[in-house]
Amino acid sequence: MESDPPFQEKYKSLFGSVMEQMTTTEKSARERLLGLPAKLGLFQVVNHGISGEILARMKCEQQKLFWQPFQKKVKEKFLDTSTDYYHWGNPNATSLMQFSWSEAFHIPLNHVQMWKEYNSTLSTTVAEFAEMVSELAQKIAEILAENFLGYKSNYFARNCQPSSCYLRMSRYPPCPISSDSICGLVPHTDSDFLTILYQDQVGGLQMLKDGKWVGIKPNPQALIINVGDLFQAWSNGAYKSIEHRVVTNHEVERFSVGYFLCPSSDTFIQCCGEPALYRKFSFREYRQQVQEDVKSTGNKVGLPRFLM
Ligand SMILES: O=C(O)CCC(=O)C(=O)O
Ligand SMILES: [Fe+2]
Repeated sequence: MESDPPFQEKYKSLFGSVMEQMTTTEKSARERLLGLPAKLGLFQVVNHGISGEILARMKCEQQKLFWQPFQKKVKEKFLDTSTDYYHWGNPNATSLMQFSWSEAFHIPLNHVQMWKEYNSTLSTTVAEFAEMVSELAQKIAEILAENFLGYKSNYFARNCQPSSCYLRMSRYPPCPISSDSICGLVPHTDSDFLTILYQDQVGGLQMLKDGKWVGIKPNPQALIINVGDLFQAWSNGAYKSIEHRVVTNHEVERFSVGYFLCPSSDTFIQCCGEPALYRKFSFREYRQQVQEDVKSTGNKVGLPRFLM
């Protein structure tokens, strides 16, 4: 299909490159964290208040967007002229283990007010969806925080304005290669406080539980809540940012949309509790470190870099 990125070419160029190993520092940090008593890090919610109608409209807009010619997706700005961007595969991949058979639009939500005025069904639908999901994300963050602290906290309302959050719309085209050798989305944790994800009925999302990959069964009524790295640090490891991935599908394309609850760049993330597992860091510093690692090695290291 001419809307598909050149996955096959990229796949061939990466095929045969050396398989990389996890570094020893990463390994030992992971082992240390595995011993922690953790609260649930990935779960589904129903009765969330986001109507089936808006979810269906989002999917429809997503299909229209992704089914456009590849070159148009690369070149054109669909929502505004500066910040949203399209990407596919993984531009920094040097081996197949780092390559994702998917494409995505990354949409920062700092212009939602402006989109409401635009005369396109894409911008108005995205704006409407973003507003509803922002509210839900705040509520869930508050509940998780209160559950952990034992009292209410306004930390999330203060630091995570909708304008510092973003959406990611993803499409996973059918993949002719065996799912043993390629992922739809490579294993990762999310670099935010929490993610709200809506997946279609195709399936393929998996989480790592006790060392095994477990599928998250699609449920049209449910949204998936995924605790991110920042919540893990803030809760001093009580909530766990779960590693997850998407496996490929031979026949059918898959769509998902995620809302990423993020603080402003200057927000400091400090462990609540003693002894602190991680040193205090700003979200800017965290993001920069993640980007630097991904750029130089193709892999995200994430929280282990900030261990005390
Ligand atoms: O598409 C999915 O189900 C997962 C997407 C995801 O994990 C992400 O965008 O970070
Ligand atoms: Fe994710």
